[in-house]
Amino acid sequence: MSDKLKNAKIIFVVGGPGSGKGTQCEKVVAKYGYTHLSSGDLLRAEVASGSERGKQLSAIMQKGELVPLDTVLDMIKEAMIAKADVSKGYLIDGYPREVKQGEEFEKKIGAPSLLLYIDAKSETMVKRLMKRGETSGRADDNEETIKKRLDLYYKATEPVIAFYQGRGIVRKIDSEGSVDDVFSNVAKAIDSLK
Ligand SMILES: Nc1ncnc2c1ncn2[C@@H]1O[C@H](COP(=O)(O)OP(=O)(O)OP(=O)(O)O)[C@@H](O)[C@H]1O
Ligand SMILES: Nc1ncnc2c1ncn2[C@H]1C[C@H](O)[C@@H](COP(=O)(O)O)O1
Ligand SMILES: [Mg+2]
Repeated sequence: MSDKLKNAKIIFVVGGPGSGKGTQCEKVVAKYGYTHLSSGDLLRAEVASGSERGKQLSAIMQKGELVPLDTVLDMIKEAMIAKADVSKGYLIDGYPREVKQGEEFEKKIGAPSLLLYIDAKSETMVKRLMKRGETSGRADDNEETIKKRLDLYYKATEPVIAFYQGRGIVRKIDSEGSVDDVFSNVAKAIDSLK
């Protein structure tokens, strides 16, 4: 465990592709001033840098697969440490994607106090992602990759929710409503931490 992060307030934000994780995290940042770290955003920044590692990551992400655990965990840890002196709490968006990622995070960084489970129907997620794909420029916002990302979510990531349900820290948020309606429930879950 890292000393700089030993008292950090950590919230995992988990949900299917296009469920609205990033959208809700932005609203949490605006209201609570927490630090938002999206594993996908960190990986896309590495791809955009043009590095050799970025090229390898890009190929994996275009196929809708998961990148190696150590790569993503190192990136998150580094980004958390960079904000440790000013952060009021961290929203870890898109991580853990599989139970093993949660276990390794806890060994190397610390334990989460809340897991926000952003839940939407698969039809809703596909619709939102196809719409986002019109302007996002994301190489994985296309029909074929969206299907693979969804399949992987149900197979690898849903067990993460069951794992943390056993600890009593999961708050399930219905993400079918408007952005503001969803946020009112996200805010209640965060307020319950205080
Ligand atoms: N409650 C909502 N109602 C309608 N549209 C929404 C809602 N929440 C998010 N969206 C839209 O759906 C799309 C996906 O949202 P967002 O990027 O927040 O999802 P995500 O869970 O972070 O996805 P990914 O896992 O692919 O990063 C965006 O275009 C966003 O504007
Ligand atoms: N936590 C992660 N582990 C492995 N791979 C990841 C993780 N977070 C993101 N990725 C890769 C694979 C995803 O399909 C893409 C996009 O992520 P997103 O959360 O949808 O922005 O990045
Ligand atoms: Mg996102």
